[in-house]
Amino acid sequence: MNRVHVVIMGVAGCGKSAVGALLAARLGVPLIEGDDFHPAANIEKMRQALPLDDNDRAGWLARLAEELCAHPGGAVLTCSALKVAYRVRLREAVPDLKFVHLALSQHQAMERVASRTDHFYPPSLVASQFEALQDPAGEPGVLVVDATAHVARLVDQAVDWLGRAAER
Ligand SMILES: Nc1ncnc2c1ncn2[C@@H]1O[C@H](COP(=O)(O)OP(=O)(O)OP(=O)(O)O)[C@@H](O)[C@H]1O
Ligand SMILES: O=C(O)[C@H](O)[C@@H](O)[C@H](O)[C@H](O)CO
Repeated sequence: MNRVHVVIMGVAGCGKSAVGALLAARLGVPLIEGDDFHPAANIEKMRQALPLDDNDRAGWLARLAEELCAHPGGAVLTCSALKVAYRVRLREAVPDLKFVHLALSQHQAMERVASRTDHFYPPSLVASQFEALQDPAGEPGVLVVDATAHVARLVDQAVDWLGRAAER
């Protein structure tokens, strides 16, 4: 599958990194890890248990849009992309951009984030992710999957869906 650009999106702990890495390998395209492009001030803010706001995310999204454009052969991007406006911003860079939403409950996200010991993101911020989340279901180029399925199964679902979309 050539030139596929797909964002693995969702709240903290939904599995973006785990699914994104395997999907990129399956598709043979680079992985752009969205968290690596947050300015240091954003990471510090989250570390201090303060939620990011639209201003904090604006420069980051612009940076991610640039990064997508820098990979014309296709890429998998992990990015929370919680709000409609954020997804619109990324679609400006790649008009046919696809999004796979790893959907899970707040309780499940909390359990996963709380059980991680090697990550900067504090469990106390999980509720704010759900407050910010605007469900992408129904937007063009969006697949919603159950993030509690096995990672391999989620990757299979994404690959099948992307393959069908490429045939159209
Ligand atoms: N499908 C899955 N089933 C069970 N556990 C999973 C699944 N996907 C991810 N996990 C586990 O859940 C935790 C969160 O996953 P991961 O770090 O990939 O999420 P994330 O969305 O990238 O989170 P963040 O955005 O906060 O970095 C990890 O401990 C990971 O091993
Ligand atoms: O938009 C945001 O609030 C952030 O991107 C967060 O979602 C975190 O960075 C991420 O989930 C932790 O890895």
